[in-house]
Amino acid sequence: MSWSNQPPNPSPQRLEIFINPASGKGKSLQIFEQIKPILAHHNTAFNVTCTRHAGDLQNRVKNMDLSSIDGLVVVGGDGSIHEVINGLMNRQDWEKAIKTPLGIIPAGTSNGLCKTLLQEAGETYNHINATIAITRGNIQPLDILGVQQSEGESDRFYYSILSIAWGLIAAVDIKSDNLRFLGSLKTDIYALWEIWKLRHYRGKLSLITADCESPLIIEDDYILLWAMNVPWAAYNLNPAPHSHPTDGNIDVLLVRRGISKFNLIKAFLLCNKGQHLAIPGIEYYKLRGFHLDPQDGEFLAIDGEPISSAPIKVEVLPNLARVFHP
Ligand SMILES: Nc1ncnc2c1ncn2[C@@H]1O[C@H](COP(=O)(O)OP(=O)(O)OP(=O)(O)O)[C@@H](O)[C@H]1O
Repeated sequence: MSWSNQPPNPSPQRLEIFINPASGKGKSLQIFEQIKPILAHHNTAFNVTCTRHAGDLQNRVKNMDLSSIDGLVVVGGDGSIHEVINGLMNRQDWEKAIKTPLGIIPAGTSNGLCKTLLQEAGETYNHINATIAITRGNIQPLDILGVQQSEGESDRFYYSILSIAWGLIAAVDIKSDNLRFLGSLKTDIYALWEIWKLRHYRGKLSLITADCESPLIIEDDYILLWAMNVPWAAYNLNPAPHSHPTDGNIDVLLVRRGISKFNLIKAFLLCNKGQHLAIPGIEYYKLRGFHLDPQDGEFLAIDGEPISSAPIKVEVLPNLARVFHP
């Protein structure tokens, strides 16, 4: 059968939609009202729930019946998708549950995953195109990053769809969280502030490269580590231009103590077009995994959400999840 003769994928018949009213500038409900006619046009039935507090979405996804739906849709940002993925991975039937197709209507501050999927398909980033992508019913795999954190006697597990940040980027994510109403401006303001009063973070890193022969171990003073599962960390930030959501790699940006503030600001400004890699002091690695032992006790975040700054082991779980794609 030739491509042109192939039947189109059917639109999803039934979706479970979660709206995070706290995402971004608080416009998720308005955005949902705008996309509802597109779903109606495709005769897609849906059930809608507004999340009530942080963690609510993860709990609901962990306990809900997935048997009668064709997909889970989030009207929110990357932190909301993070909750969905962690809810699915913490179910008894996680191996089946994680294959539930996920749709993302961008209503958060950053929306890096949604930007990645639309950009890869050559589509303009906006909530209308993101909705049309869902109604087409095309599904693609998505790598996930598995994170094991050891603290004292206990181990915790997290799953990431976007990024793991330590040092400056995590400080920006965490400290600017209460300024969400400013949109992406909050990131710009805090990034410039963190660069101005530049500090470094002591840590030990083991980088496991694609050939996996022997890890590269570096103990040093770092400004930042930014480990990306996808190329776009936000709709306007492209820190990992060589990344692909299904390449089985983690793309890691490292900056060590010694880089000038001028070069750091230049890198930050060029990062919106992914043109920062040639700046002296910016290191870029493609990895299968890494271990980080942060020795300064501060600023570690997964998908923009803070976690305790204890040692982590990170590995790629290739093609584990499923997303609707344009
Ligand atoms: N009803 C709610 N009230 C308050 N916080 C909530 C509620 N529902 C979810 N949350 C929390 O809101 C936080 C932010 O959500 P989300 O990531 O969707 O938006 P964002 O941070 O603006 O976007 P992005 O992550 O793309 O920058 C998440 O940590 C989530 O757990």
